[in-house]
Amino acid sequence: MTANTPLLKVDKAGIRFGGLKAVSEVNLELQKGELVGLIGPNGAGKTTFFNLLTGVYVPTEGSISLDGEKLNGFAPYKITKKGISRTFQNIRLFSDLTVLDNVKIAYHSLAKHSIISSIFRLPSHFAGEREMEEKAIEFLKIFKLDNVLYEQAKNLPYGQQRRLEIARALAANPKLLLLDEPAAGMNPQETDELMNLIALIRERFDLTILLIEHDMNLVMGVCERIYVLDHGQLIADGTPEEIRNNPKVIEAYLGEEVS
Ligand SMILES: Nc1ncnc2c1ncn2[C@@H]1O[C@H](COP(=O)(O)OP(=O)(O)OP(=O)(O)O)[C@@H](O)[C@H]1O
Repeated sequence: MTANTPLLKVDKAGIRFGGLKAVSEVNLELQKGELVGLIGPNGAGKTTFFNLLTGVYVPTEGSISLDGEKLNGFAPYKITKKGISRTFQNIRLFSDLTVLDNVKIAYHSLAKHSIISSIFRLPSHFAGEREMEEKAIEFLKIFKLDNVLYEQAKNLPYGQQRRLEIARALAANPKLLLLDEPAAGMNPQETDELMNLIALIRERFDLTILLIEHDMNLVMGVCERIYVLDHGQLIADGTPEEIRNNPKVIEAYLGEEVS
């Protein structure tokens, strides 16, 4: 990797489902540290694109590289290890587990202590476990979830569940965080808090973030650049101002609120 290698490079990537080109010939680059939006009308292919980036689907065309390494064909767990984490449009937490355990599970996937030490419960296992718990609690403080550590995830109010999902994705220590409609179902105050949280975690964790969102205030408010998908194809990319005034984008939304 050279100094100019983008963190993420998507080169003419796409996928077909039978006759449907759900995503087609998408070119997209993210530089390290950027916060970029991905928007588009319903069914434009945004979630499918995230599924390509995370190995849920293997591209039927083009390539996807992280830090210069090609990811095509890697299983989702391997892509997480390489440094891409995500949240989902419909929250996916371990709902019967506590807030703390939801984050510890993500740490476990990266834990250094060995399986042997866990099975035989050697001292190194307990040291690892304790360290992990302390880290998880410290971490949950950032998300203002340290007062509900032992609550089952399913009992949290919706806004807190969303925050926990982001916390869990971040616990895997990603380079690139993909957020799929993080403000869906939130009230305006929760959305405002979420905007601040996204800006904060980007700084604090030295992250690059790609964000799918229908809430245009949020996208335009926090993103430096925006890509627009329509019918599986990129129709525009640019600054929020450029996107807001782009006739193709306005046409694609056909009366949907863009500003
Ligand atoms: N596994 C699949 N098999 C067949 N078609 C699929 C599959 N996954 C997605 N599609 C189709 O691909 C297209 C893009 O869907 P996708 O969910 O990615 O859109 P989206 O932009 O995320 O939409 P929304 O904003 O409504 O969530 C849709 O026509 C969808 O029906």
